[in-house]
Amino acid sequence: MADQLTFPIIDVSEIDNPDRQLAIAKEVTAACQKWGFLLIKGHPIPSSDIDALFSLSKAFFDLAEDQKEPWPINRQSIGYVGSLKDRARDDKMSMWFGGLPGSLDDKEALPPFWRAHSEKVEAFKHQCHSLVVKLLVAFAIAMDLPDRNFFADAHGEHVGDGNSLRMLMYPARNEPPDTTGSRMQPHTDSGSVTLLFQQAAGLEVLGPAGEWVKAPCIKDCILINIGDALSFWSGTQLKATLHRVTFDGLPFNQERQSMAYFGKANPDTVLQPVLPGKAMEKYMTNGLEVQPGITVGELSEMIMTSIYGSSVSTKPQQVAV
Ligand SMILES: O=C(O)CCC(=O)C(=O)O
Ligand SMILES: [Fe+2]
Repeated sequence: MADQLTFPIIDVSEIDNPDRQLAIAKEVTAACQKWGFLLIKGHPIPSSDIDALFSLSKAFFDLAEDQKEPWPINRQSIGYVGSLKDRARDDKMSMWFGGLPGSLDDKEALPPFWRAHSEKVEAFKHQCHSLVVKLLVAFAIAMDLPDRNFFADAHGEHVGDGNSLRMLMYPARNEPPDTTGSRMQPHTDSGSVTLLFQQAAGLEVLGPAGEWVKAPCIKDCILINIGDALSFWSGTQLKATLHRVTFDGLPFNQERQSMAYFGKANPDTVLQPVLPGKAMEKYMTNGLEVQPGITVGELSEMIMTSIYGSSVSTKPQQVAV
């Protein structure tokens, strides 16, 4: 058994084996209770698919800005956000692939580079969704909920606004950018489960002892973390943990690529916390208190409004920190 301050790394290769399922579900859930983060190995997404997308992502981000900037992130969370161009002026670039399956057929929304690759991206999102569902089943099993599909059933892939894949590039520079900014501001994710694919270390996670801890980057492992909606819904049994990328953890002259898949519950899902037996403390996110009975759609609207203000028309659906 790992000691309390060792970053959890869990082998999930036998998660579908009925003899091993409960034990693995408990390990994964315990890590999400303590850390809100873990690395999984033995997952079902082929490394060749991950590598292929990382290569495409690198080729895209290396293009001149005029091949990317004319396709800014839209209401469906499809499009590009350039470096130093987001609210926090972070030195990172993002390419978002949001929306329901099939939404990437709208080629106009995509920078031309991606138009020949949209099926590959859709297929990857589908694999990510299946893995998120497996994890959601594991949480319900470990929490001994009467229905093991309790969380999973609220995550229909073809319902609501869809789920987002975000490709990220933290560029290497010859000199530090002339801002006091960061690489990525500390934040929690807003949805249910995030799968994070990393090509290099650099992400820091607020560990259980209240100290920033460097998340390990291990070949063929996926980093998993819990978002606010599922944390609240689980009665805070599962933690939504702050994470960030800084210039100390990732110096200006080092490049880093990552990809985050944000698994969200369907917007009409009512978040009535599954209470672990004791009264739940106030749940705060982005300085806002979340009240039981809120829907996933209302929660994400509330978070987006606190971040972007009240002009709904220009806000993407996903928190674009
Ligand atoms: O690049 C990373 O490792 C972090 C990405 C992240 O936290 C996010 O996109 O929400
Ligand atoms: Fe995040």
